[in-house]
Amino acid sequence: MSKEIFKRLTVDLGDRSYDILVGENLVTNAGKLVQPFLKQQRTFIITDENVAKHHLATLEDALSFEGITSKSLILPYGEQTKSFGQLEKVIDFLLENKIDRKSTLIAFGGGVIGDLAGFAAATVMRGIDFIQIPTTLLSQVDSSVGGKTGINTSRGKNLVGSFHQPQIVLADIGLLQTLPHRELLAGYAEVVKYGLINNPNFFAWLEDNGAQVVGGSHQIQTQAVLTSCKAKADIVALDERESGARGLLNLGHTFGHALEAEARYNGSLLHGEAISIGMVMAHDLSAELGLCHVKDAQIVRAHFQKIGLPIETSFVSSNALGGKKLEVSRLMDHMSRDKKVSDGRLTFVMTKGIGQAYLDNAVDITTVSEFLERTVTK
Ligand SMILES: NC(=O)c1ccc[n+]([C@@H]2O[C@H](COP(=O)([O-])OP(=O)(O)OC[C@H]3O[C@@H](n4cnc5c(N)ncnc54)[C@H](O)[C@@H]3O)[C@@H](O)[C@H]2O)c1
Ligand SMILES: O=C(O)C(=O)C[C@@H](O)[C@H](O)[C@H](O)COP(=O)(O)O
Ligand SMILES: [Zn+2]
Repeated sequence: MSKEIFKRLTVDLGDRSYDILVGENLVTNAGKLVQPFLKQQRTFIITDENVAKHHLATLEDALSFEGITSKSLILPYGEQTKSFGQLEKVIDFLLENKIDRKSTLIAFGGGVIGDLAGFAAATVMRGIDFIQIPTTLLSQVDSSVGGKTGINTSRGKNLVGSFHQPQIVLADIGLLQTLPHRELLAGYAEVVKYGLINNPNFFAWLEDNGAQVVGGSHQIQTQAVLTSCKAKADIVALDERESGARGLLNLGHTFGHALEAEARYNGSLLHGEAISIGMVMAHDLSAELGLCHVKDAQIVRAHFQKIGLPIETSFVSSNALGGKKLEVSRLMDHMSRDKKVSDGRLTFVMTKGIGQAYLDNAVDITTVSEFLERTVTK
């Protein structure tokens, strides 16, 4: 294997356990790395047009070098690809090419491709194996790990999907070189999330090193991806199907997903941008309710702002709504369909301070609505 440098983490899920490899040149060596997981020498690659342009030939050559055949489907890029229409396209492609239950699907792209292709793998022929080769910072630190797959519907984010764990995750840091800066920043929001959930030391490290994560240092990016994947793997191992602790990974997402739905998934508001704003809101609300110090909420706000991420809902109004104000009733309506709603009650991820997030089902909905009235009309 040429210049193989990677670190290995395991997601410990009994007979569904798998490894995450983090390092350089993993795509160049993908044939050798995935070979042990294939039940036949036939793979199907799902990717998008940007990833295909930069990296698809390298992956296809690497597979072919080991005698593994591959057929590739190149989809449009962007959040709107996580849809029923594109899911049908993926399934048609697989069936037309005579996929069978021993075939393996390779999700080669960011979170959009990972979620969509993972869901196709979960459902076609009642489930086939799949491998994640995440190509964005966001997908390397979050979406490729943990087995949440799915698509958006006209009613909101990720409302159709399933849990389907990959066989292996190859997080090739070198791929991030071609990623646009805005996308790196969006991925960085999910990195910070792990510090804010339960790791204040990691947050402190990011205060010092965050600029290098989004600045392109491979060494610092590798460290950030490893720490993030370890944090996610630990939570997923505790609670694979989100009956409790895994809900913490939703920090900022109840607000963030509602903002994304309002922005209509058209590229004007990226997922990471939405949850940057959402995490600031979660800290502000926690501070308003006296659950955490105002100072902590200010530190979080300042961190995201310094790195260049949006922190105000006015970003959504001006970027996605042509200056029109967000409507609180519409945001509340989206939030009422959050997957953390049970018996009509919404569980929020709140915080007692940096690295002290917790699940709170006692937050009064009127309080949230009043908080939004003040926040989104600013
Ligand atoms: N399943 C989960 O646990 C989970 C976790 C977090 C986020 N998500 C989902 O992930 C999605 C967001 O993922 P994302 O931020 O990776 O977005 P994405 O998949 O849309 O990728 C971002 C953009 O970068 C381009 N791109 C990808 N890799 C590239 C590369 N190496 N070089 C150049 N361009 C590249 C893509 O074409 C796209 O335009 C959202 O739908 C979100 O809901 C899922
Ligand atoms: O893996 C998880 O669990 C997460 O919540 C990770 C989130 O970053 C991610 O955006 C996820 O897709 C949200 O899932 P949802 O169930 O809230 O739609
Ligand atoms: Zn997320």
